[in-house]
Amino acid sequence: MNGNLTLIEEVRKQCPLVHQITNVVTVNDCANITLSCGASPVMADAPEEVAEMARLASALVLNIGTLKVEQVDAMIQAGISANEKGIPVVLDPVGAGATTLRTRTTKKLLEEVRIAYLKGNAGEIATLTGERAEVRGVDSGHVGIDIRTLAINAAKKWDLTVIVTGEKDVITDGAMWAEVSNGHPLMGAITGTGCMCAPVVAAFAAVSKEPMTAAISAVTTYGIAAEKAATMAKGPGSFRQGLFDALYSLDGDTIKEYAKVEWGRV
Ligand SMILES: Nc1ncnc2c1ncn2[C@@H]1O[C@H](COP(=O)(O)OP(=O)(O)OP(=O)(O)O)[C@@H](O)[C@H]1O
Ligand SMILES: Cc1ncsc1CCO
Ligand SMILES: [Mg+2]
Repeated sequence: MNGNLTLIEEVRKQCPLVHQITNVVTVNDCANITLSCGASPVMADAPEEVAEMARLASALVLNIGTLKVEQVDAMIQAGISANEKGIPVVLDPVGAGATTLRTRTTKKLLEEVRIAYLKGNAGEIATLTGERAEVRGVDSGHVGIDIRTLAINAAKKWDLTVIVTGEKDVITDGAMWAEVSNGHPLMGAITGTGCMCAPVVAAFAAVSKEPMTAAISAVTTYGIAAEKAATMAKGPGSFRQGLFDALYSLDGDTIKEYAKVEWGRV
C-alpha cells in the first residue's frame, strides 16, 4: 500500500474501460458515475458477448441487484474472461442474505471467478461469512459483529480485498485495514450510492497494482464528492445530480485536504 489518495488523476489520464453487468435500477447512474471519475463505462450482459466484452475492458463489475437466473451464466463467463486477461473483478452482492437465490449466487461467483474486490453493506457481507445479520431487501439491518472484524474475516475467507460500506467504510485485505469516514447521510436518501461505489473502485483498480491503495483512494474520493454535493443540495434529487458534478471536478489537492482515513495492521 503506497497511500496514494489521488489516483483519480491517473484514471483521468488512462480512461480505463469498465465493463459492468448490473441491475436495472441503477444502471444509468453507474454508467454516469464511471464517466464522472474519468473512466469509460460499457454495460453488456448478453451471454453471447460478455466474454468478448470483458476482454476489451480494464476492469469488470458484477452486481446482482436485479438478478435473473440467465444472468448468472453471463456473470461467470465474463468473470472467467476477466480472470484470463488479468483485469480486476469487483463483486457487489446486492441483497445477499435477503433471498436464497442471491446468497447462493454470490457464493457461486466467489467460487468460480477470482474476485479481487467484494463490496457490500454490513448485512450482505455478514450473511456471506455466516454471521447473524438482517438484510431488508437491499438495505443492511442489525449486524451482530464489529464491522472491522467482519471485513477482516471476509478478506481472509476469500483472499480478496473487502469494502464494507456504511457511515464509515471499512476496507481490508486481511493484512491491513483502513476506515474512511468521508461521505454524507444524504447518500442513504437516494438509491444506488452503494452500487455506484463499485464502478468507482473498479476504475481506480484498473490503474493501480495495489488493491488497498485503489480501494482506499476510490472510496475516499467518492465520499468527498458526496460531501461537496451535499453542501449545494436542496434534497435527494439535487444531491444525486450534484454528486456527478462534484466527482467530475474534484482535484487531488482537495482530496488530500478533506480525506478522513485511519489505517493500521491487522
Ligand atoms: N450515514 C452515512 N454517512 C456517510 N456516508 C454514508 C452514510 N450512509 C451511507 N454512506 C455512504 O454511502 C455509500 C453507500 O453505502 P451503503 O452502505 O448505504 O450501501 P448500499 O446499502 O449498498 O446502498 P444501495 O443499495 O442504495 O446501493 C457508501 O459510499 C457509504 O460510505
Ligand atoms: C432498490 C434496488 N433493488 C434492487 S437493486 C436496487 C438498487 C440499490 O441497491
Ligand atoms: Mg448495495
